[in-house]
Amino acid sequence: MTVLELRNVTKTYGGFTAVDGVTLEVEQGKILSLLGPSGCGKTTTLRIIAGFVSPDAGSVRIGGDDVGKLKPYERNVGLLFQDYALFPHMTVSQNVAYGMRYRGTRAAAVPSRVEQMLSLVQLAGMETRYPNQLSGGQQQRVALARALATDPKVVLLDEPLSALDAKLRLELRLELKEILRIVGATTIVVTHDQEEALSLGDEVVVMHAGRIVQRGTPTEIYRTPADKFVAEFIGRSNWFQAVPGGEMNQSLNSYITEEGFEIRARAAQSNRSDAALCVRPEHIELFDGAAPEPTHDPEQNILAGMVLDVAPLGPDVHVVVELPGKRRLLAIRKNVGRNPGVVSGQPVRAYFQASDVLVF
Ligand SMILES: Nc1ncnc2c1ncn2[C@@H]1O[C@H](COP(=O)(O)OP(=O)(O)OP(=O)(O)O)[C@@H](O)[C@H]1O
Repeated sequence: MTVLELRNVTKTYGGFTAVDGVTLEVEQGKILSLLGPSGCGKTTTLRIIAGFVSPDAGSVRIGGDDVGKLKPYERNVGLLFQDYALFPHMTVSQNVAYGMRYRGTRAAAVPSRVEQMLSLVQLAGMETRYPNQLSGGQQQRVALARALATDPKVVLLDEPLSALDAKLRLELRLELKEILRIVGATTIVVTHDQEEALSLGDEVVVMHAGRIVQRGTPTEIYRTPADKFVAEFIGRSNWFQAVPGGEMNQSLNSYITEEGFEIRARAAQSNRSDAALCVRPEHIELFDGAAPEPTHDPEQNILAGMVLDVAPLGPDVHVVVELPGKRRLLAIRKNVGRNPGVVSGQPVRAYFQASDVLVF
């Protein structure tokens, strides 16, 4: 069942279009991440749903009803916004109870609901504290409890974890996901943090210049990006500018890069005279460049170079390979075993499959 529906929503400021014909549906109980670079219109979209910004055109429906004429507090949405802080003069309990006053919750039902919410966010026992007596993470949990207390049809989260340090952010991310699942909240979360968007969302919507450029599961967005923008924006990649060098057999195509390398891609031949080839660093395998070269598999690309840098970054090792023409290639391998054959200054061969080359 569709709970939230945006149809052709547009918002301009002066001559600038911040949100450009956004159409979006969110199903009951699903978490949708809105992801995109700064200024792409994420927050404006969220504010339009919440009722803080009125669109120039288009409609917003919540639970099937057009909410265009309703005030924010009449919309049955739960908000956790960056700048929507706790009330400093109210206790934890009062903060959580705040929204219920406007939503017609019976006064007698409020204390038990507050208790239920605080136990959900693991803050039972902190009812009488004031926000300045809480850590940043605890404050965000209270804000989440406040957002969920009215049992809203839609929950809107804008950069909910951005104020926290990296470790806490990760912990709270898992907790947030679990809590949203427990209450079955239909949620839109706005973040500019890719990892957060990909880990929280059942689906991810990528925005660029006010428009939706792709919607898909986190895996679809990463593995089959709709265009060059999405491929560049999500994850790391190595890019080659190339011209088609001919079809080898059905859907195995050869390209010649501007540096003169031949790269084969198992993808539809680009009609354009120039193509952008993308290879994710985790798809590149590295082998000792001094060892004899094995028989060449037509599905495999091999580029020979020198290891320029080896950086062990916790679970991963980032290896920069310098190819002829000073062209650099990033390969990421797991930080396990002894990583034979990868030593700075030594010759190396980089392998990647034709099926792992994306063509735009
Ligand atoms: N009240 C306003 N007046 C004029 N321009 C605005 C206003 N609000 C937003 N904009 C502009 O609209 C564009 C989209 O802003 P928005 O806040 O939605 O982006 P965002 O994707 O959330 O970015 P960020 O990740 O930086 O928060 C930006 O270029 C912004 O400057």
